[in-house]
Amino acid sequence: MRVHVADHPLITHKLTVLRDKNTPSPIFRSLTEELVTLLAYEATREVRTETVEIETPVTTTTGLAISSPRPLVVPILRAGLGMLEGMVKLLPTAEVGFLGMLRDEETFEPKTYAERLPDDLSGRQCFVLDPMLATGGSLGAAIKFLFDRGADDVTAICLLAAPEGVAALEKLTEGRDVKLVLGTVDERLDEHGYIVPGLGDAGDRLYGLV
Ligand SMILES: O=P(O)(O)OC[C@H]1O[C@H](OP(=O)(O)OP(=O)(O)O)[C@H](O)[C@@H]1O
Ligand SMILES: O=c1cc[nH]c(=O)[nH]1
Ligand SMILES: [Mg+2]
Repeated sequence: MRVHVADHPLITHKLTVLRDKNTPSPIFRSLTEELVTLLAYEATREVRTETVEIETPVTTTTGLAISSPRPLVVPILRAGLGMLEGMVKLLPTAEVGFLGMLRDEETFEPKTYAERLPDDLSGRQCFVLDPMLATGGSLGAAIKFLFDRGADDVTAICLLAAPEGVAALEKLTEGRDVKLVLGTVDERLDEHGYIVPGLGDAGDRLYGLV
């Protein structure tokens, strides 16, 4: 697994506002979208392209177009949904698959309650979105889902990660081509499996309590 930690002042600034418990949902949502746009720049560095010929008003030239098969963007519901719009703005030809996962807050095991993905992902570049990588259970299960459908090129984008979650994913993805793009890596997990200092429950901060 290749890990890229952005650690850029604009990203740190926006994360600081996200972390603040007084930041209300509408601002939290727009910052999440802005952050994914910044992280997607690195995450899409190896997006597959093909050479195309075009005519400018002046002459004929060659450029690049995103090639087929189209990339697949997979937000992990709920919280990953907050990153979807920012991502597809940058990758407008992408298709979107959905995974709904809820972490059991006692065992930290993720339960998959919704799945809408193509059956065959061989040859597809996949971009998984989830703002929080805590124990790594949810993202690990999502990546395994994609591997099981034949994906071999997976990039995950998370805003915040715990070192424990990064280590768990390293183990799970050994020998596979997985790229992990992170806004930052926090200190640790607490006894409830929450990222410290973190930002609390991203799903609740985006969409309210359920
Ligand atoms: O790395 P893990 O220990 O698996 O924890 C991280 C997961 O927990 C959160 O989702 P949650 O289960 O709270 O669902 P939600 O998005 O509906 O709030 C978060 O968005 C991740 O999916
Ligand atoms: O810190 C955490 C851990 C799991 N899920 C979240 O939303 N936040
Ligand atoms: Mg949640």
